Amino acid sequence: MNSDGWLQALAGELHRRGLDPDLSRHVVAEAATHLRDSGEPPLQVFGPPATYATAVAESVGAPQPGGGVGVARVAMPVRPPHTPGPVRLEVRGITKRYRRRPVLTSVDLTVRAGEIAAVVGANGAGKSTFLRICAGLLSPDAGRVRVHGTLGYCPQSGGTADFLYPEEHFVLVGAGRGLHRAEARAAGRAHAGALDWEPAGRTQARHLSGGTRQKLNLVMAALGEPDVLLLDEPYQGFDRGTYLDFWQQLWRWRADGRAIVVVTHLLNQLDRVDTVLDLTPAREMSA
Ligand SMILES: Nc1ncnc2c1ncn2[C@@H]1O[C@H](COP(=O)(O)OP(=O)(O)OP(=O)(O)O)[C@@H](O)[C@H]1O
Repeated sequence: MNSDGWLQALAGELHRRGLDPDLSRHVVAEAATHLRDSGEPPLQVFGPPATYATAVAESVGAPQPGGGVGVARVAMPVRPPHTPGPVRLEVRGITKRYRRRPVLTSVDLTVRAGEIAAVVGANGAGKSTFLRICAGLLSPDAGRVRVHGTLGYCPQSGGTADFLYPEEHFVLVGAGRGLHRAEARAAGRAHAGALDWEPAGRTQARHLSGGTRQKLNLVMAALGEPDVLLLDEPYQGFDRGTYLDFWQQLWRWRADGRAIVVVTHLLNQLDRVDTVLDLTPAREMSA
């Protein structure tokens, strides 16, 4: 079965399972992009259309043939299988204290190309501190971080320049990553489009909504296609559609071979990642 035939069959199977038409189109488009970019045969990547459609429908809680009401929950289409590559981020024995108060104690993490690591833990557990250390913005008291390749970092907040337009951000950050103006603008627009954002307007960063400012931060982190992406709760302020787009984008980056570290409070996403680093202090876990 060729890709077109497989995609057509998938669309039919999703329809039969009562999947929301917009979501169906999205799933088919995602599969088409993956097949086009990878050049792999659909049966090998996704399996038979009916099997893949069942997995997607179960994942999003859609009604199945023969009845049954869908479960309303945020869920994502099942990702195609992937093979992790070489180690991109190595973190060993990171310890950090603020004044005398320990925040991180001997933290290790290894992330390979084609993997997503989720960093979880209660408020104040040290997630942002850990990411800032990985990004080289903060020094640890002990331990070391090795990044093999280029790095993009999306902070939890801040990171944008109030009086610049989004496209000026792309040009500025792109220049630091070796992109010419036109290339940076085009790359920025492409990444923004994946988050359902059209950044061409003349709105300064200070007048963007909080969610749109976070999209801008995320796009800046992704400019120049870095090997390692460090994302500190980048989806704050995203609406549900953008949030789904964001996870789709993460899986696309993973399929492209990026090593991704994402801070998240949303435990329902943890079965969608490859590694979970829980920074909850040991005393709280045993309490
Ligand atoms: N520069 C600093 N000086 C002193 N204490 C700090 C500093 N930065 C962070 N802290 C403290 O260190 C702890 C860890 O902070 P961090 O922001 O890394 O946690 P977090 O897990 O990202 O929190 P949240 O989930 O609320 O974003 C917190 O108690 C915080 O108040």
